[in-house]
Amino acid sequence: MDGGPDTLEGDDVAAQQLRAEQLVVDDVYARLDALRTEARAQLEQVRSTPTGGTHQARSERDSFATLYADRLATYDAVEQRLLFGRIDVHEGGRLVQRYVGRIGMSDAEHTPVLTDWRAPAARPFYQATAANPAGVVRRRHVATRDRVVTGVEDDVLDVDRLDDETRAGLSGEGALLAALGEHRTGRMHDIVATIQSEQDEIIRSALDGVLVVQGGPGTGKTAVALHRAAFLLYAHRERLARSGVLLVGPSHAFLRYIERVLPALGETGVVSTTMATLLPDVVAGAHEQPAVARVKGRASMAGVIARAVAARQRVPERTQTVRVGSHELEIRPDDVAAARSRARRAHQPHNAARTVFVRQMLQVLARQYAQALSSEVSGEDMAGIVEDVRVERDVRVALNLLWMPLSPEGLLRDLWSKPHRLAEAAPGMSARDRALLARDPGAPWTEADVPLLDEAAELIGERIDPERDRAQAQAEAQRKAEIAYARESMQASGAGGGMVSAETLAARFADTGPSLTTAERAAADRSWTYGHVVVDEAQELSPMAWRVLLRRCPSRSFTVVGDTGQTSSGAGAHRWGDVFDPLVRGSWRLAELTVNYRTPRSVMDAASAVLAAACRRDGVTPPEHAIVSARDLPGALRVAAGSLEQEVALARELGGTVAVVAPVEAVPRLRERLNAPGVDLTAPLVVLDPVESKGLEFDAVVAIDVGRMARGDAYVTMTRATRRLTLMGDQPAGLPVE
Ligand SMILES: Nc1ncnc2c1ncn2[C@@H]1O[C@H](COP(=O)(O)OP(=O)(O)OP(=O)(O)O)[C@@H](O)[C@H]1O
Repeated sequence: MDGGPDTLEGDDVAAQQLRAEQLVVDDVYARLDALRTEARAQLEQVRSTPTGGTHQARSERDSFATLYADRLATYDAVEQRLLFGRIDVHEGGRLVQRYVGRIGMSDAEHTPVLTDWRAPAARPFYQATAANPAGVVRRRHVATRDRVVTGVEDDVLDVDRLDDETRAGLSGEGALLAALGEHRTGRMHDIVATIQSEQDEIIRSALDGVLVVQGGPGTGKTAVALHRAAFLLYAHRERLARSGVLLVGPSHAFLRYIERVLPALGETGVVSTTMATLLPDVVAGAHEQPAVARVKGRASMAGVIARAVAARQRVPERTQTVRVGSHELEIRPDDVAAARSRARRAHQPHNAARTVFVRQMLQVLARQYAQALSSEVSGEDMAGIVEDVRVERDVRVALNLLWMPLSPEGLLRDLWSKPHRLAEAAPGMSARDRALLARDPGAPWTEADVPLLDEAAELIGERIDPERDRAQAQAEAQRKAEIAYARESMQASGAGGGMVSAETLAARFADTGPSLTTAERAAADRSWTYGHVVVDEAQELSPMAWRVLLRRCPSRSFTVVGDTGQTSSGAGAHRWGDVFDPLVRGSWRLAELTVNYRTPRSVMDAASAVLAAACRRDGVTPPEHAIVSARDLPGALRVAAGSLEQEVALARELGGTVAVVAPVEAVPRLRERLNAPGVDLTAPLVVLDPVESKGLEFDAVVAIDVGRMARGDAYVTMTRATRRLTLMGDQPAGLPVE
């Protein structure tokens, strides 16, 4: 059939299709340019308005400047692959063509020309299948580069309803396979053009409640979590833009790896962090032994912290005396117990309740002092006497020892460095576990300390600083007034349905303080509560870490993605029910992803076999669901024949990125040997330990001594490659024999 008339005809049809789509793409970009010009002109006009006038006039001007600047930023962010799909769908008795893109746009006459991928009307683009076409006759993927149509790919969903002309114009082998075959760059890309139907279900799932997404390696959990964040911000902007969305990832390298995805989807209102950096003032960079992390992560540690705080609210065994002037006053156990009960009844955090305790004790002591002075005391005199007692150093020291002002860091440092403190707070803990927790008072914090510091901060409350409290109250009142004003002016002008909220505007342009977005303010504030929280690699989080995150989102609106087969933290989860039943029984739901879009089939099958063997060895149940790979490549799994240098050179011949993954203790030596320092994912070669490689992917991976790795680490290491996995050194048990 080489070069026959049929082929020529096919080529002509394909060229015709490209030309037809190019006309549509030209129109859509022309509209984008017009909107850009309009926004730029509006921005210039606002900026050229004189800057004088009242504070409110300035605030209004700045609000609009931000609005237009944000619009411009969005238009710039969607420049590449603005339009990527089309559906031909039967609606109301006729066949409608609808184009799908990164944002929605209408022409000057308000006729829609492009449907936002998140809008309900775009849903059939992702959901329609041959078994359930939902009126869609054809789905077309339109590939573009720099505004030029480079290809069209068709899925026919309802062949019977296809007319002859359309049938002749069908083309394409599959946009998904083309996307999967691309070289990796060290940065994650959005998958907006090729979201699969099981993924789309999750992305558009309801906002409320805890949605847990379990999926094997490469099933798109990270991609789905990020697209869901963008979808939720689109569908629930009013609710979420004000409170923000928190994204928790496993490492900074991972956050850098994904950082371009949300802006490319037009979203900037997301705070991304790791558990180690969640607290604004705490640097938790030290490594923790898994056995220690396991103890620190137990839910029972909440009780330990609570007892440690309560132990700082003491009742003395015997009466003590304090000297005020020339008189001795008594601090009696009964009086202290009564003052403590009263302070505890106030249900305030420790530092705030301390004020109640001290006030009560001062009254008791002042009455004794008045009696000692044996004078008749009027109400006014009494205030003076309380003051006389309060300023006495002896009294201050004695009351401090009974109800010490605390800081979370001080409390935890004492617990770890003073065995009697830990014994007092953790009477039920074994001596072995207590010994595991012991360390020097100057030791740096670890990630496992963060939830405990947060728990302590919750019970202790703010540090005592009256000056700062006054300043904060003033700033808050000012901010509220500005938000109210920004909201009014946005409503009056009909603006603000899009990218910014009144709060964002008010905060950025407040005369006092720095210009901060909602996301920036949220990140700097420990007590901020978010509208939604997304957690990736969620299997690694301990019960104590979950308590922290639940506090960050009282509405309990979560997207949690992870794989219990990949757990490597000592405190992590092996069953989702173990995590969420105790915390949110009845209000969590499970969704599953089953297709691996990263790892070639032969490699995935080998990784699954190794995981199953390791589960048998460790006496745990292997994962129930087999993961199916979307594609395979010949020679994807290789057992090394040459030296490390030779194997790395071979891997590099594939093009794209290469990672050497090895047990943590071998990493420094290998980095030196291969001259690949640091974790720069855009470098052609990186050396990582299994935990650092979590969530990442590379064209080729050279895995060293997988046989010596823990179960989860081995599985993670074996599933990072998109093209080839080379195994060197100790081989894992369970590898299928060739
Ligand atoms: N629908 C899709 N279209 C194109 N590419 C996809 C799709 N779904 C996932 N991918 C690609 O598959 C790869 C794996 O996705 P992702 O990292 O989100 O998986 P994961 O489940 O988080 O993996 P892991 O748990 O192993 O870290 C990425 O390169 C992603 O872009």
